[in-house]
Amino acid sequence: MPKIVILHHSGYGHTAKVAEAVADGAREGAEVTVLTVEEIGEPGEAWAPLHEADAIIFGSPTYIGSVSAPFEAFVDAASPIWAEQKWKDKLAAGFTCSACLGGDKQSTLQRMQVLAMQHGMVWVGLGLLPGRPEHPCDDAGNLNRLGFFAGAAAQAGQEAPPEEEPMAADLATARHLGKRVAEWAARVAR
Ligand SMILES: Cc1cc2nc3c(=O)[nH]c(=O)nc-3n(C[C@H](O)[C@H](O)[C@H](O)COP(=O)(O)O)c2cc1C
Repeated sequence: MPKIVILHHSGYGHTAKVAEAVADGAREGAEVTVLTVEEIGEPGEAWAPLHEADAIIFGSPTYIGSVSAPFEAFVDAASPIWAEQKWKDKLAAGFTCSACLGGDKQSTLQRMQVLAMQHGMVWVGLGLLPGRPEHPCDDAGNLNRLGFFAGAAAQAGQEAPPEEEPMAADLATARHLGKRVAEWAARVAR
């Protein structure tokens, strides 16, 4: 079974909820480890699951139109790994959560894509047509209701408890991304 690490930051629990959904989807076809950037800190033993993974799925809230500062600190901390191209040819994917429907989530996903490209990784996009923004966001069948393509996007207000937002459509979209990365990891391993 391929190994997937979901590495994320979440300031208030909303992106963590999305990470759980990505993990649920990925577990359909992979051995999954969920880690936070705080848990791994600077490169060391805690980074072993990342080095051993077939795919790394990055997750961050969108803060002022990009990844959060703790996620960006991880990006900087990974520079020695970049120098060795240790993650070259691993699969990569990304997800984000922010308060607005758009809210510059695209910049966050692009930041993650640039990270993956600099590391020589192979990016797996969402692979979904856009859903229906006018349909209810608690409709789990309304995949990709926010219409992003580079990764899984979710919407959750800062004041909303993570148990309430993000809602079913976005969590289903996140599950789809996890499952898709697991499927591609299995294909690449063949
Ligand atoms: C410092 C800060 C900056 C934010 N910037 C944005 C933003 O640019 N766009 C947006 O839609 N939401 C923005 N938000 C809202 C968060 O993205 C949103 O509440 C998200 O669900 C938080 O995820 P988390 O609980 O995983 O930290 C911002 C929140 C904070 C605290």
